[in-house]
Amino acid sequence: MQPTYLMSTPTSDKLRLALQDNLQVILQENQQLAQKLDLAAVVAVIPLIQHAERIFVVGAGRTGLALKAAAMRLMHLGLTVFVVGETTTPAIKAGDLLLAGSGSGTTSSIVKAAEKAVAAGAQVVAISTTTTSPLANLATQVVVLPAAQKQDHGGEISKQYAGSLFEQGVLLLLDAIFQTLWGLDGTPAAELWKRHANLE
Ligand SMILES: O=C([C@H](O)CO)[C@H](O)[C@H](O)COP(=O)(O)O
Repeated sequence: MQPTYLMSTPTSDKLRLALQDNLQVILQENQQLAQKLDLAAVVAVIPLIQHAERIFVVGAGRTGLALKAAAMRLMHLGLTVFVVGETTTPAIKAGDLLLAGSGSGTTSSIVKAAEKAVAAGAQVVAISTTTTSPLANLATQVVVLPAAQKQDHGGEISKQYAGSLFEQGVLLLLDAIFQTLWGLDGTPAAELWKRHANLE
């Protein structure tokens, strides 16, 4: 049995309009999210990244994918970055920074990773939708993206499915942090590119 949305046959014009509308919704929601961002909290993250001996990133599902994308850019900048859960990721220790993303702030593997990082003496930066969560309680610095959580199905905060807006926001925020760090660093793009994976 096909889902009902596949049984009807909308014209390509209707599909084009629907796609345009949805792109507009996504772009507007991200624009509004950026305007609500507490930039002072983001500014506070910059020295934590700059002064960390090593940076570990962690996030589950799509949030984790956004963190992984950011890890590549931090690597391009010449920082030592590890993705939690990868086979070769070493132990975290004092002087390191855990960059943890979780819209809900309750995803158990992420909270556990933050607990272990704190116990090891590392600092934790949390990117989340709230300052009142088990993850936020463990963080040195919380950056709040006031987007919907993955189980906010009411559509009041975002028309997009589940935590999509948060996950997009994480990627945009971390790209903005990368651009800012790169601006401070000043290394030409061609030099950064020499660090890009040459076995891909
Ligand atoms: O993959 C996800 C899901 O599709 C929600 O939109 C989430 O990113 C994943 O479940 C992690 O959730 P949070 O820790 O609450 O970000």
